[in-house]
Amino acid sequence: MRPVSSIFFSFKFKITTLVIALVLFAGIGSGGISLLIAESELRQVIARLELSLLNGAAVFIDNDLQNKRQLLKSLTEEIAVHGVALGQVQGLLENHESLREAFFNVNAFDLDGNLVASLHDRRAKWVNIAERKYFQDTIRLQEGVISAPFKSTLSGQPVVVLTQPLRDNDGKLVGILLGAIDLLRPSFSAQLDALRAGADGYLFIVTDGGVTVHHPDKNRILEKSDDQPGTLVEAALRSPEGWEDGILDDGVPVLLVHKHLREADWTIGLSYPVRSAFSSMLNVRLRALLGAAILTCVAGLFGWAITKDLLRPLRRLHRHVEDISAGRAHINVFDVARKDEFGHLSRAFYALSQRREQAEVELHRLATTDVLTGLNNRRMFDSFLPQALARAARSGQPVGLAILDIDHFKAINDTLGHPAGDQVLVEFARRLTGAVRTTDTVARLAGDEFVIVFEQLSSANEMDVLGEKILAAMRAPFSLGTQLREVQTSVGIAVTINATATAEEVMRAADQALYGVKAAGRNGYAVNPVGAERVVRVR
Ligand SMILES: Nc1nc2c(ncn2[C@@H]2O[C@H](COP(=O)(O)OP(=O)(O)OP(=O)(O)O)[C@@H](O)[C@H]2O)c(=O)[nH]1
Repeated sequence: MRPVSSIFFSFKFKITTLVIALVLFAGIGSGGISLLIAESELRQVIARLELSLLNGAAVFIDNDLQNKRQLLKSLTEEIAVHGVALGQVQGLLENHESLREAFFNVNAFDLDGNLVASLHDRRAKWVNIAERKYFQDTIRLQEGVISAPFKSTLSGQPVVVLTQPLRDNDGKLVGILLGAIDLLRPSFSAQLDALRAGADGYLFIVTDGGVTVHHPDKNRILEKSDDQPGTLVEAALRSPEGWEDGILDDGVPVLLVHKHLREADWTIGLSYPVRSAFSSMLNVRLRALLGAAILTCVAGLFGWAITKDLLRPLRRLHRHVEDISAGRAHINVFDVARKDEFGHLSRAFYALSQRREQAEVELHRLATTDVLTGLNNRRMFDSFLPQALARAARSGQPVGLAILDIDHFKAINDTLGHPAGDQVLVEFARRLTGAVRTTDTVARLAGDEFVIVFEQLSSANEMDVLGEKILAAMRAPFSLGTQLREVQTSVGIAVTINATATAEEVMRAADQALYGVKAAGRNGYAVNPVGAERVVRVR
């Protein structure tokens, strides 16, 4: 089993990682951009939805204020037309039931600011509003205004008041009519609370001066809001109508949608926590992320499977190299017909292996061949003789070894020159090879010394015939340039008569035989069976 670490270094792992990385890159790139575009679109859609909700609320309040204002105005017109005196206004108020529904209270004041009539409490006479800004503004402008929110001295409730100038039938200003709206009264606040966005969004209203007119937390009504930069109220009052996200409301990032009212200097705003407002977007993001993760896993698996399949020829190539190294296959397995890169690589291996094989053959030939004569050299002979003896031991056939030494070769060199000596050696080798069978092995040991290993002999007596054959092959004169020269040789022959003879013993026996021939005057042969006490039959 392969160690786990080797998997990380494998080409397959790297390619698969690359595939996954590319898929991720492409997925995150295209998916991310699409998601960003989709999110931006979705953000706009959600914000526009909230804006339309807010517009609805703004229209509701504007209409409500307008209706109330209109109600007061028609009452003041009725007073003017009928020339109702201030003292009779109380009765007139009490006759208009619709006032009770529209207003928390309706009061009439004379030009000094003294209360002259009160819808809910006809005995309340002590109130004077001459110092109030809305009173002064109404007198000065001679038209109705909406006051800033304040705590009513009559009811103790947070209120805003709508005013209308009161005139007699000559059109002369005689006082003001004032309708109070209780900011806590369900008819005003409950409907706004009901219009809130989602579970945790809410509507609020602030005056241009930053005083809260409406808020789900009733304790905040009449509070002057913190209008520090970055706060909700500051953003609602200072930025252009519309929406923006990332505004902090009590530390929570919210989507703020806001709009200035038509009928009053109020801004209505909607605060909606970003997390809830864009929760559908978060869902989309989560699903996209999940989709990308699944896609990456699938791509990874596919990448792995495809890479494994693509790299199969490489594994086969690797197996071939191992088989060839172990001697289980021949380099021919590299000679494939595939047209792809693996085919090119395999054939390149084949060509390389062929060249290496040829070089090895050539190297072996050079290492085992005598350069001058082309015969086997000493090195070849040294490894060959023990193998021949082993073969003979197995077959039970005798092995013969002849050692040959050209007689007086030095004299040939000395008289005819070294090149002529070489010629003699080459011709001697040629005749020797021609004189023996193809199963016999001829080698040149050194100088003018040659050997022949005779195998597959039918009997030891055959060596006599062979010795004679060698001498006979050398009898014809050697042609050296323009002249002919007699060349003779002495041949010492050893023949194995037992299967356990070693190469040294055989060599020694052949040497002894050669010595015997030399001692007997050269140009002859002698046969010496391995293990015999002395050379026999010198011829
Ligand atoms: N031309 C030639 N001469 C060689 C080569 N190798 C060895 N010789 C010479 O062969 C001669 C061998 O001489 P020996 O075998 O010692 O003497 P010999 O004259 O043959 O004497 P006997 O063997 O006793 O008959 C030496 O003179 C070597 O220099 C070779 O490759 N070419």
